[in-house]
Amino acid sequence: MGDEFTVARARESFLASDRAPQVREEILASWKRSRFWGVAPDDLDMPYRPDLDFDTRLVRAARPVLDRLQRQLTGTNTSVILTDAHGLVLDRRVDDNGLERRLDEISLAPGFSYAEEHVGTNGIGTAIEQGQVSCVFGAEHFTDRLQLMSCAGAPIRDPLSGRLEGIIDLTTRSDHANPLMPALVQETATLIEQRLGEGGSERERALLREFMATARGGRGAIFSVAGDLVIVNAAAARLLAPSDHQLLRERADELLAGSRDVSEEILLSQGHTVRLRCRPAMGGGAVMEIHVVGDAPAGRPASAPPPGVAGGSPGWTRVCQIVEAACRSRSWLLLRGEEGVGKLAVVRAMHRRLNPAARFAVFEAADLRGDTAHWMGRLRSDLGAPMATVVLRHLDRLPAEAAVELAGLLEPAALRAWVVGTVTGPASLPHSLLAHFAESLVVPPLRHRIDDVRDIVPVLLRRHAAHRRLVCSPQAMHTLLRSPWPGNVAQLDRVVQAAVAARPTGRIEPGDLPDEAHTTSRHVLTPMEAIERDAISRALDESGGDKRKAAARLGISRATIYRKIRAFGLEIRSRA
Ligand SMILES: Nc1ncnc2c1ncn2[C@@H]1O[C@H](COP(=O)(O)OP(=O)(O)OP(=O)(O)O)[C@@H](O)[C@H]1O
Repeated sequence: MGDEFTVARARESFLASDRAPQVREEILASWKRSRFWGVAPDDLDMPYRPDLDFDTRLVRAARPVLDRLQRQLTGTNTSVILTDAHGLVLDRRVDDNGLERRLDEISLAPGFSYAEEHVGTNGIGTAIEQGQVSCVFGAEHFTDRLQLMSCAGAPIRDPLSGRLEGIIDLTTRSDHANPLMPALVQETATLIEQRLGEGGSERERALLREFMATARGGRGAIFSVAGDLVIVNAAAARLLAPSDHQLLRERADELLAGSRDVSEEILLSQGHTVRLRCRPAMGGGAVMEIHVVGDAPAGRPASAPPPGVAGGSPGWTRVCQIVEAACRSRSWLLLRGEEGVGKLAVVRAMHRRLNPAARFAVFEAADLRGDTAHWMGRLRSDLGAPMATVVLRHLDRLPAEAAVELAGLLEPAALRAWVVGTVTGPASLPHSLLAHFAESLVVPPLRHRIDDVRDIVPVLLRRHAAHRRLVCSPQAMHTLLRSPWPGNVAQLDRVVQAAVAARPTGRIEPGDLPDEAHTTSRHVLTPMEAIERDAISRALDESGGDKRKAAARLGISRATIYRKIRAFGLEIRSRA
């Protein structure tokens, strides 16, 4: 807690100029988010949900804990608030009339949302965003109307799945704030989590029963999952790489959204094609039987990404495997993908791993304007170099008049180089060029394999701060994981460089990240959610921002599109 006057001055300076050096880092990061959400500092305007379910599993687990805490806090002028994972108030305990009136005035009452995106910096919303205990004292609040209050909020997680279930918060007037509030709120969260866990162990037992029943009847691989708990038999343990677990969890979530038995074929990271039979398990999990229907293609090894390009997601692993197999067999490859996804990087890294002594040459198609003779001359020479790799970058930017000449150069059978083309935009290539590439592969955008951020950031830190001890804090990583990364790894690279400049050694905190890294969604999106968000965003663009038309285009209801727009922060993106 800083000196109240200093903090108030820092807030004024932030509101006027975005600079506030004399304030705690987590508060500065939260102010930046509040500004990004478009929260008005001089107003309080949050949604009210009268239809909220006030008898959830969380509320039932928390009730006896709150009863006891309320008794302990009698006479301390401190209120106890329970919210769901979105900051919607589910329960409020207060026995001082003055404080009760004050809470009503600021709508800190059941049914109202105290999410940061509506209210700005506060103990509840900021604890949700940071994923840890958050204390906000007086002037640290973003809005004027909360300046006289102090609060401490702690996340409550499901001990089985680790998922955020809600927030327990203590709120009081600033002159009654007690330094023990953070400790008390953390202890209360732990007690509620224990009670949630008692219900959870029944879930574990239910999943184990389902797994045993399936294992008795079948001979194949079995993968069962409920929240964070995974049970596999020996056959599944042999078949599945760690990166497949995430893929199967996502498939289970999606396949069981309609809560019925389903079956589909998927490709595992080791190259096996398998048929999944998936059915819901008692207690909310899923049991999958996995049957191999196609072996890993010969010559498609399942090695780790080559040095310099990190990422263990199924999508990225598959890209590395296919690029490696193509490089070994010298089969020409066309890589498609958004800007900055790593098309050039993966080819360069594979070349270095497999043919380090040979020539690696990159030809930028957009440079092929005016005098083409020099460009074509160099290309002709590199195409003849033994074991060389030649990358024809951004073929979609190739001037039309140069396409015929380039296609002619690629013709002779005597070429010795391995050729890879890259394409960034949607433009289609002339058939004369396309015909040269035996295989075409889409490199997924970073938001569709968001877990790769965890692996890529340390590589970028080593690249930009080679001889320094510099790590990324869990909070900063959490922020990075929630960004949609429209500019993909290239954008992440810029963000890491800015953070390295702000914090040359030690631990990078959220406040060290530039503003563009704070354009986050409310939680880390699964790859499926990211794909869904892209579809909605595209439909909105194509409908000129008209939500009704976009909903019709997607075949979903208006209520659903409004809910999704809000959940994915798409409105927020358009405000930025
Ligand atoms: N998996 C990765 N691990 C570490 N760095 C990566 C990874 N993927 C990409 N990069 C880095 O991100 C930046 C952009 O990658 P790259 O130039 O390969 O993208 P691209 O898909 O070819 O982009 P464009 O289509 O815009 O040309 C580079 O600095 C590259 O080194």
